[in-house]
Amino acid sequence: MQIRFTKMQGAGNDFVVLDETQGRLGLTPAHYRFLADRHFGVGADQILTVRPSPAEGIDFEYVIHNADGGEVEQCGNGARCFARYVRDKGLTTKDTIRVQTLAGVIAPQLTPDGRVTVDMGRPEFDAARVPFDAAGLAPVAQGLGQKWPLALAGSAQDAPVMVAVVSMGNPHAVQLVQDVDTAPVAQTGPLIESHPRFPRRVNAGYLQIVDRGHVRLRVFERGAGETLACGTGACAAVAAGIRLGLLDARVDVQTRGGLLTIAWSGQEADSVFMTGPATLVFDGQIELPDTP
Ligand SMILES: N[C@H](CCC[C@H](N)C(=O)O)C(=O)O
Repeated sequence: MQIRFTKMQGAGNDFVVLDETQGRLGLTPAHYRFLADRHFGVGADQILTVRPSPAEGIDFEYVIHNADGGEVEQCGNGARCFARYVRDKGLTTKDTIRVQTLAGVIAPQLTPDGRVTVDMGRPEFDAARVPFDAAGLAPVAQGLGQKWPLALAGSAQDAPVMVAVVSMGNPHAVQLVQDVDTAPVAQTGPLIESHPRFPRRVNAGYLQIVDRGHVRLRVFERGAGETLACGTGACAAVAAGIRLGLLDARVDVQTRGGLLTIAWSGQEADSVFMTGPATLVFDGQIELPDTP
């Protein structure tokens, strides 16, 4: 089966975008893995699918699959690219688009400077709702936040890593590091991603605080490995940093793929807002193998 796709990227986090507004393609997890494959397919961190409005007051549905083929709740950089896609392809003329995801409704807004701002909803710090199994663990309180000791079996590090756990609709474990460039992302990222205390696995964030308004971040993503940027990871890291009393309400997040700006009041009922780039790279078509 031949399908059309659009390749996009937001701060270097890259996507294959599929249009199912005119009908379902009927793809399987194996097809998503094939499309994400950087040697045999197109190559992407995630596959984003555009579907028609599911309800009154909602403009589109937004479906996200990781490179490993698994469907996930949320993707921040993808949300910006989603908005850019539906505008550039003439699927809407709106500047602010209401989009249904597995994690709820988000509202990307296309701004005059070409960037996109997304209301990413409120952060969730309750361990059970991340979800994170905290049984038998004693958190260390800091500011209004907490850090949990996470023992990493098989890592060279003896001492457990201290992580803040946050959900932005998808789960994140954020640790503070002195220097993201020397952080053991490749070694400990996979151990955190599949740690048994995260029943749905987890995105592992490595946060270096430069000052109260500037941070550097690397993320080993659930189902994709380290990406050049992670939008929900930036939201989770800044929200955790604000709760720990380390950051102000508006933070520039320098990722390896580009700059994201995150704003949050610090009130749990308030949304986190993310602003960043969204770029259409090329349109293409590809023959999907019957049994990839
Ligand atoms: N790997 C993530 C999904 C993509 C998130 C990231 N690409 C973003 O921009 O938020 C997860 O499994 O929850």
